[in-house]
Parts: sequence; structure tokens; C-alpha cells
Amino acid sequence: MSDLKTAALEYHASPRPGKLSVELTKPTATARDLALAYSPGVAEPVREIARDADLAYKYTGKGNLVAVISDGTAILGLGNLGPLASKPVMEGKGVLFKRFAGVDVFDIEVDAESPQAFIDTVKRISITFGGINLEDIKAPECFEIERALIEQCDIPVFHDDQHGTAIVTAAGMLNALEIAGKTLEEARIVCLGAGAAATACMKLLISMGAKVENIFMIDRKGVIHSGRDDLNQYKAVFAHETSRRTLADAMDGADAFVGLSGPNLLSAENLMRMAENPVVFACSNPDPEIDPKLAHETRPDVIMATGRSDYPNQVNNVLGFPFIFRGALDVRATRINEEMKIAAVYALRDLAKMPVSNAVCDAYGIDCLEFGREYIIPKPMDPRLITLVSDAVAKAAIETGVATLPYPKHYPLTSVDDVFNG
Ligand SMILES: NC(=O)C1=CN([C@@H]2O[C@H](COP(=O)(O)OP(=O)(O)OC[C@H]3O[C@@H](n4cnc5c(N)ncnc54)[C@H](OP(=O)(O)O)[C@@H]3O)[C@@H](O)[C@H]2O)C=CC1
Ligand SMILES: CC(=O)C(=O)O
Ligand SMILES: [Mg+2]
Repeated sequence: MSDLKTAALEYHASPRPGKLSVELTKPTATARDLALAYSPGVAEPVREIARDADLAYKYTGKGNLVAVISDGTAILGLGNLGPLASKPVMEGKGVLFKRFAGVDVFDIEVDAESPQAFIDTVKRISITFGGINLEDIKAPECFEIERALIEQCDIPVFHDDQHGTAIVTAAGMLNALEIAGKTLEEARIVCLGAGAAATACMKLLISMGAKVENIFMIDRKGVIHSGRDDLNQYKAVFAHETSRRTLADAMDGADAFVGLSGPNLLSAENLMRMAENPVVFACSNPDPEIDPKLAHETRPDVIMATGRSDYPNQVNNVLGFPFIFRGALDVRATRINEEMKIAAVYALRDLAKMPVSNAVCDAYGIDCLEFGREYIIPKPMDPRLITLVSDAVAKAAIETGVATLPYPKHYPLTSVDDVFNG
């Protein structure tokens, strides 16, 4: 077994199985405490909530509790391995929510025989939560699932692989193109993958200025173009007239490559076809579309990112979902809208240009981090993420009328410790 494999299995198994547990937030030392926490005292908040459902936010953990829910149909880039196998990833998302944004998580793996069964299950349990983070659900089913749940629930429902990924990719892409001396409006972009993450990433880039005719999206059958008659409605949006048919065709002269597909699908030969200062986001997890070492050897001018923690430029939704939900929960937003997503993009983009503290550099064993080819996007350990991204999201929710609470008195947050000092 490789060192990482052994260490990863040991990490998950010991000293106790898994990565998350439930903690108590109130005293339980005395009979009096128990009389308040449970019978008879618990009857009082029950009566209050029955009278006014909003009081669940006052008397229970609902307002800080997010469900991370999967059916296991697209676990990272590992494919459809079923709901139970997705549990380590869902627990992992819970770890990140809590560590970076103080958000409590129940991970829920649903063994559903159909998208409708999944929707029904999630809808029925949704009242328990302040928000729902859908995770690792494959396309195209994920689109209808998310749409139906947004419509049926009055709390934020957010498919992280779509929107979290899109927000972080857009922030990184704006910075990478700036370093390459190019613009989103003019960039020719190849997107390998046409599923949940790829569709949302390209849609967001288009809404921020990229031209659909400059985007070549590729699925297992090749380039998505207007001559194809096998496209579902989600892929058809990206079809345009072109004679390019293969990944190699699409890569000729491309300014940016975004990989949201699977491991080792981008060859050195195809990388060679790109324009100067090529931007390569090989975001498939755990194994990228091209090994960064090979990419750098092939193209010394490459601006390279992956989805992983162990290379520079981690373009991964970990930079999004904890802070986006933090902001949305704190103003009790009823949804996460486009304005909130774009506010998060700009907050991430701008943070990468600010000086980085020694503490963050130390956490990564790096002497110095400065905006440039090896640092286009903030590090997840940067404590300013909760300050800037959550604040931007909360403000955008208020400005667009989806917040049901005013701007919090304890904002902007300086750390996770501030979350309950409001
Ligand atoms: N870094 C990050 O933050 C994130 C990374 N990802 C990564 O993106 C990838 C896709 O995830 P997701 O969108 O949720 O999954 P989906 O199942 O929704 O989509 C997968 C897509 O990849 C395409 N694909 C798979 N193999 C190939 C191939 N050999 N050639 C061309 N296209 C291929 C599929 O094509 P077809 O439509 O023809 O089946 C499909 O469009 C995963 O590797 C995942 O780890 C996802 C979210 C976040
Ligand atoms: C990062 C992530 O959500 C994924 O690879 O699916
Ligand atoms: Mg995912």
C-alpha cells in the first residue's frame, strides 16, 4: 500500500471511526439541567414552536445546521459507487463546514431508487435544517433534483458540485487570465466534462462575460456542437456550429482548459496545442486530468491548478460552501441566488491579491505566498475567507431581498469563534 493510502485509511479508522461527532452545547451535569434539557422542560420549546415555526431558530440548532446529502451517483471523480461509499466524503464536507465556518452538519446518504424518491426524502427531512448542501449527485439528474427542492423548500438548497465549484473556478479563472494577459470576454475555453460541475462552471463564466461561441464543451462522445442529435437540454445550451470534433481539435489555440471529468484525460500532446500562457484547471478529484508535473514539464508557461490540497492553486469548492452557507444562514436567506454567488466570486478573486500572513504560509510549509502563477486563489486555511466571503454573501442576500434578517451585528466575522458571539 502507498504511504498516503495507509495513512488515509488509518486517519479514518483511528482512534475512533469516522471524522465527525455530535457535541453538547448546554450544561448536563445536574438533575435540574436534565429537567430543562429533557422532560419536563423540553415541552416548553415544543409548545412555542408548535405555535410559531420560526421559533425553531431560537430554541433548536436548526439555524446553524446544514444537511450534506448525497445519493452517491458521482462521488468525486470516482463515479457511481452508491450512497454508503459516499459517506466519507459527506463527513469530510461536514469537517470543512465546521472547521472553516462553524456550521454544524448532519451527513445524510440516501438510498433512493429514483430522482423523485430522492427529492421526496430530502423534502420530508428539510424542516430539520437551516440549509441543504447537495453533493456528488450526477448529471443530468442533479439539475431536476436541485430545481425541485429549491421550489419546495424555504431554506437555501445548493448543489455544491455545481455552484460551489463554479464560484471558485470563476474566481481562479479571472485571476489566471489576468496573469496570462487575457480576458474572459476573449478567452477560448475548453471544458472537458459536461456534467454537474462543468455545466455550472461554464454557465457562470458566461454570465460573467465569457462567450458561448468561445467555449468548447466535451463529453464522452466529443465536442458538443449543433450537429449532434443526442444532447439533453442541459448540454444543448453549449452547442454551437463548429467543425471541431475531438479534444485535440478543441485544444488547438485554446487559452484555458477546465477539466471536470476524470483522471489523466489530458495528454501532453494536447496541452502542447494550447496558446501561450495556457491556463489549465485539472479539477477532477482525486486524480486530475493531467499530472501537474507533466503539465509543467510540457509547458513551462502553464498556469496550473488542481482540485487537490497538495499542489499550488487548489481550485476546489472547499473555498466556497462553508463561507457561502455561513453568510446565507446568518441573514437567514431563503435561497442562494446568482448575486450571492457572484459576490462570492469577487470576494475570492480579490482576496488572492492581498498579502498573506505568515501563519497561512506556515500551514502550507511555504516561505511566502504572493499573487502570481503559483498563487491565483486563496488557501482554504486563510482566516479572512470567513470575513470577506461570508460578508459579501450576506450583503448580497440583503440587497437582493432574500434575507429575512438584517445585517448581523457581529459581522464581519473575524474568525469562527465570532459565530456565536453575535
Ligand atoms: N475541484 C472541485 O472543486 C470539483 C471537482 N469536481 C470533479 O469534476 C468531475 C465531474 O464531477 P461531476 O460534474 O459532479 O460529475 P458528473 O457525473 O455530473 O459529470 C461527469 C462528466 O464527465 C464526463 N466524462 C467522464 N469521463 C469522460 C471522458 N473520458 N471524456 C469526456 N468526458 C468524460 C461525463 O461525460 P458524459 O456526459 O458523456 O457522461 C460527464 O459529462 C469529478 O472528477 C469531480 O471530482 C466536481 C466538483 C468539484
Ligand atoms: C470537490 C468535490 O466536491 C468533488 O470533487 O466532487
Ligand atoms: Mg463533490
